[in-house]
Amino acid sequence: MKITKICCIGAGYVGGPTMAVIAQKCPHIQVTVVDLNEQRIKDWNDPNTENIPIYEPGLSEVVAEARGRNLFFSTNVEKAIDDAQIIFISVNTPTKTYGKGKGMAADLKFIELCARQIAKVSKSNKIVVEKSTLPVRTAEAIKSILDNTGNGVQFQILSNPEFLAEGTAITDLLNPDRILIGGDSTPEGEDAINALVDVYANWVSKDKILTTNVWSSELSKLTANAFLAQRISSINAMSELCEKTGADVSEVARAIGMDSRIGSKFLKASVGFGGSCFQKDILNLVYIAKSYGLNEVADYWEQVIIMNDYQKRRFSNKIVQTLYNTVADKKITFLGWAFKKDTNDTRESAAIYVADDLINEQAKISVYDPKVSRNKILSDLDYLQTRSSSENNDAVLTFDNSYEACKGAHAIAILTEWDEFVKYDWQKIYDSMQKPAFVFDGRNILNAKELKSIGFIYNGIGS
Ligand SMILES: NC(=O)C1=CN([C@@H]2O[C@H](COP(=O)(O)OP(=O)(O)OC[C@H]3O[C@@H](n4cnc5c(N)ncnc54)[C@H](O)[C@@H]3O)[C@@H](O)[C@H]2O)C=CC1
Ligand SMILES: O=C(O)[C@H]1O[C@H](OP(=O)(O)OP(=O)(O)OC[C@H]2O[C@@H](n3ccc(=O)[nH]c3=O)[C@H](O)[C@@H]2O)[C@H](O)[C@@H](O)[C@@H]1O
Repeated sequence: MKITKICCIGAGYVGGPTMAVIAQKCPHIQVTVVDLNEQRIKDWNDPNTENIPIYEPGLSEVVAEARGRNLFFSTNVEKAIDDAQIIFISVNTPTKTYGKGKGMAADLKFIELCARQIAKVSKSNKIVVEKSTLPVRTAEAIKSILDNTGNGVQFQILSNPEFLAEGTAITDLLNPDRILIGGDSTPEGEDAINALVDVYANWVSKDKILTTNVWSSELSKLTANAFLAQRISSINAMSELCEKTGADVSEVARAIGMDSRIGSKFLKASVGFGGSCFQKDILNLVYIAKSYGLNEVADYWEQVIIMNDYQKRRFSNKIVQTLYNTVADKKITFLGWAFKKDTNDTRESAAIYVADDLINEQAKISVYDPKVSRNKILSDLDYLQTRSSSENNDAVLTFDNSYEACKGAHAIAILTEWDEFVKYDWQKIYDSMQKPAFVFDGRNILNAKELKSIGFIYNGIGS
């Protein structure tokens, strides 16, 4: 089957960049990204591609090249579905906040809505691709909805999870470690798999395109995220032991990372991992394991989350303890709010939880992040429902200039590893602060020796 029209439901962090790259690499395919969120679509269509709703290095250039040529952003969901041969579902699958599985299971209501809409609208055979991260065996539910509520047309369901990381989405999409496609082993299933393989083969070599059955593909995505997050919790667990014993976690990470069986990536101790997916996907994995009665499996993976929550709390406790057991009315400056550098995404960022703890201790928080707005910071805090919006508003100051943010501070906490923080004039910052001047480097990015020689009391993670 020759693919000429693709639709993607969900113009978020995955749908937007993924489809932009498909459109860039496949000029012969018309790619339409649809979303219910009118503002988001309006922003994707902003004439100035610097204003698109997602900040990702290299993304605005890709959008500038393809948009209007073969890449379109629209709110007309039904038309895009009806026109397309392949429909990617790339909507959010957050942790459930109600009912059975609350706080653990993935909320699949957006996925089900998509399936029902595809079934209602489709007048020709379609390939439906799960791009969202889903619990294993979701394809079964999607198939049941499509087959029972559709117009008699044929649907093939593929699982094609996305492995991009934010901040490096474009390079990850252009040079993926692998593309994973799960589908049925029937002749129709194989045709569908081949059609999607051919799309990716426009820029990815075939030996990197892995095909499996649907359940392996769905479960591989949850497994990959669980393994990645587990490495961070493992090194973070060692970071506390390092602090007690005089070992240095960066040296330990380097030493173990040189073992080719362990590998050097994803061993950076930190204030704790954030992002929209690690926690959600592991909780989901734990829930699935429990639902099959696999309690030991569930407990094993849950520990990754418990360790991560502990690491965030440990960081805020350390600030309070070090500042003579009180931060009441003290100015604590956060450099960084995003969950990692090179993104404006703040979902589950450690900064939110550290700020919340410190506000409970009546600290005054000043925040500078090069890509995150005051509104976003306040809405992240309000979402926790720890206190009223007006109390959050009073407790947090935000700055467009980092030097201003640091002026008069009792302590600086590094929450995101933005490159610019390393290059600052730390002497100038020191001179403008209250003394003693404390730095809590939640990312171990600053030069500890240099800061100590300036006069800072420097605290890193795991040393
Ligand atoms: N953010 C990331 O880096 C990665 C996310 N994923 C997975 O991809 C999925 C999407 O994640 P994000 O893009 O981050 O989410 P997002 O929240 O940024 O975007 C989802 C979009 O879907 C739209 N939407 C929801 N229901 C809809 C419907 N019925 N019709 C039309 N639009 C609808 C929402 O308005 C929203 O704009 C999740 O399952 C996530 O786990 C996978 C890999 C990486
Ligand atoms: O499913 C997803 O959403 C994605 O989740 C992660 O990507 P992402 O969350 O965007 O970013 P990561 O680079 O994985 O970082 C996650 C968090 O871990 C932290 N981290 C990462 C690496 C490390 O060594 N130490 C560490 O604390 C980061 O600062 C960040 O807060 C995975 O890396 C992607 O492969 C996956 O597609």
